[in-house]
Amino acid sequence: MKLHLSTATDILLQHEIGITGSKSESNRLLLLQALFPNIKIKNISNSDDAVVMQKGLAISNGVVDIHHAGTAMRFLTGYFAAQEGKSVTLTGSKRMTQRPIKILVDALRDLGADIVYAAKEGYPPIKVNGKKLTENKVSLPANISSQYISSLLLIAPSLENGLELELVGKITSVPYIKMTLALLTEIGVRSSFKGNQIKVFPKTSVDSKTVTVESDWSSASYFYSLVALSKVGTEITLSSYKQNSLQGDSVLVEIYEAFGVQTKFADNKIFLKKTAVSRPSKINCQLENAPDIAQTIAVTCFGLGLGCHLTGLHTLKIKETDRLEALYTELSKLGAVISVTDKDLTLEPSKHINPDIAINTYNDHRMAMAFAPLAMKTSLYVNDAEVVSKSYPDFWNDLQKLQFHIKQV
Ligand SMILES: O=C(O)C1=C[C@@H](OP(=O)(O)O)[C@@H](O)[C@H](O)C1
Ligand SMILES: C=C(OP(=O)(O)O)C(=O)O
Repeated sequence: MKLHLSTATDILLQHEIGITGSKSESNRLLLLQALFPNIKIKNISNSDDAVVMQKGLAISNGVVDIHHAGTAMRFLTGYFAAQEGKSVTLTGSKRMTQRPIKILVDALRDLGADIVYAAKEGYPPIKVNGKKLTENKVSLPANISSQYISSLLLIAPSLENGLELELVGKITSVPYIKMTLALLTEIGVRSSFKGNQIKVFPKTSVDSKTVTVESDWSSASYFYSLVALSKVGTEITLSSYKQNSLQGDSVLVEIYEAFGVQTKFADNKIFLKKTAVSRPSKINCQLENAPDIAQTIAVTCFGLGLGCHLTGLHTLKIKETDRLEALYTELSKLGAVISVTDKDLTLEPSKHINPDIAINTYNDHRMAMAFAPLAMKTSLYVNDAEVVSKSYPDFWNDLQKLQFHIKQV
């Protein structure tokens, strides 16, 4: 599906949008619910990734296709490794078979798991033959993906002696590890995280509990960008957010202040408002703890004509696509002067945006959603726009509520 996006230049957006729960929190809670069935979940994500997670958890034998969902692939690997009597093959999209999983498989094998590579060593598909995991200590590299660590932590309370992890190297995407531990705490599981050591204590059952998932901050980033690119006075309200978020991407609140976006928290909502600010000519951002908002920020800066230097992006090459290459290619088409390495991105300040460019999305939901707010500045096309369903199936409908003109072409 190819979409043409444009907006009336004088629109003053004023609307409330309801985004569903964080896909990261949802997929963690779904796994914990499978281990401890008296957990109830409210405001669960309606993303494809959460849907495939639920389908995967419902299966005992056979093949589970998790499509593009990194969290589902990594979390289900840990889950099935410790499920005695279940045997599943976990597979996914072509891209998923290129996203590494060796660090997690090695760690699980060290704990006693039986996992076999079904195609290429180190990558999905994998056959997981569930068994009782006997060991309770393991060390693993922490600089490639925090999802390997979260996968181990999520099954940790169900292991007879809990789990002790030693994290080797610089720990990446730390807020996601803290999110996992915070959700364990919320259901009554004890843990500690000191330096590079994490300890989780065993738990055989938990008290009945309803956990309400906060809405998704990564999805909120596209509205921050939209407000940043719109006229002073523009307001958008997003429901089901809180000030003390478990999601690292809530750092948007501080980052977007530099672009004139003011955030107010009240009544479980966030109120975004564009205010007049004197902007610096260049923005510097270290995004090691919030990799999923890098694309949004790069496009906001380009739309505002600002230069930026984004660092800590070493994990972007192994996500849904090589996001650094994809940003380089698509922003260049729009007229940006941009350079990327394998861990950072530099954009020069610019004054012109080439109109009616067709943005390729590379099977990456965030490519489609990050570029969409540029329609505030110029009309553009988005190819394969259905990719957004990975995390935010209602994205295009929600943009239409904000008076975006969206036409299928
Ligand atoms: O644990 C999670 O829910 C996630 C962790 C991050 O991945 P990495 O740890 O691989 O950076 C993030 O990019 C991803 O969207 C979701
Ligand atoms: C990287 C992402 O997801 P995952 O790794 O779970 O596929 C994302 O949603 O940006």
